[in-house]
Amino acid sequence: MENGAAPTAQPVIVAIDGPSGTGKSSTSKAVAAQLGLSYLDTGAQYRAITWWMVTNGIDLTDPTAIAAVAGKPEIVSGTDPLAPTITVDGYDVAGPIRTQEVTSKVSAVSAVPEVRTRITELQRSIAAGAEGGIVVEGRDIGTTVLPDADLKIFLTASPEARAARRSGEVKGSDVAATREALIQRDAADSSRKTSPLAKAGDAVEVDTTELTLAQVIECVVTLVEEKRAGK
Ligand SMILES: Nc1ncnc2c1ncn2[C@@H]1O[C@H](COP(=O)(O)OP(=O)(O)O)[C@@H](O)[C@H]1O
Ligand SMILES: Nc1ccn([C@@H]2O[C@H](COP(=O)(O)OP(=O)(O)O)[C@@H](O)[C@H]2O)c(=O)n1
Repeated sequence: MENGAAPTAQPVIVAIDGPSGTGKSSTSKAVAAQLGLSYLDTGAQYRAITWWMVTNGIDLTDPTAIAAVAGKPEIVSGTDPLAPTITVDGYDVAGPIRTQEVTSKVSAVSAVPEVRTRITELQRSIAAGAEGGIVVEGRDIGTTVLPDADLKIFLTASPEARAARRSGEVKGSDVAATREALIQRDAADSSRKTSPLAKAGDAVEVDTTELTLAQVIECVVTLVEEKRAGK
């Protein structure tokens, strides 16, 4: 190394996939913040396009109607892990995309190939533009969006743990109903034809059922550091 300068860390691309409530968002944000990487929540993008379709009265039982307008909304994601943002046509939708209505409809929209093509292009261009590296979380990042990612993680947890975590976020919510809704959404996301929720062959699987969030974060940070060190 010339001048004895410290080696600059190579930009690293980390893909974190898994079903709902496994800790993807919390882990990805913390890992990105700790390692100085950008962060992209791809679920928020599918939620944003779904919010736009609901708001514009699109018939979400009709894949042809969804496909016909898939290119219309302009979705912009801010990738600072300490303050991620999401807008649709300039409107801040961070709150509206988390409603029960959007959550119950997002799988129907995300299954439409034209929607996936559009959002996948957006995701690839954001990842390519993240000069210092990025953590991208979703369902098909390791398999389809970024198959050449430097590190792929697939998070899992029991349906009971996932439902308890999710209902812990919403005051007065029913764990059994949350569990059923999660299982249904996983089934829809895993069985769709175009880039379903799946573990990439070269992903490291981490079962988070018995782990604290801090333990999961530490595990992923260690895996990234080992990758960077060429181990
Ligand atoms: N290992 C864990 N143990 C306990 N709670 C967790 C764990 N990982 C995440 N959580 C909590 O579970 C909820 C869902 O986590 P989140 O990161 O949003 O999951 P996902 O993005 O996979 O849906 C959040 O309230 C989060 O704080
Ligand atoms: N890469 C991705 C990310 C999300 N999605 C879709 O977007 C939905 C919402 O994703 P999310 O990550 O916000 O869901 P939660 O795990 O936060 O509940 C999923 O149920 C999928 O239908 C997808 O199809 N592909």
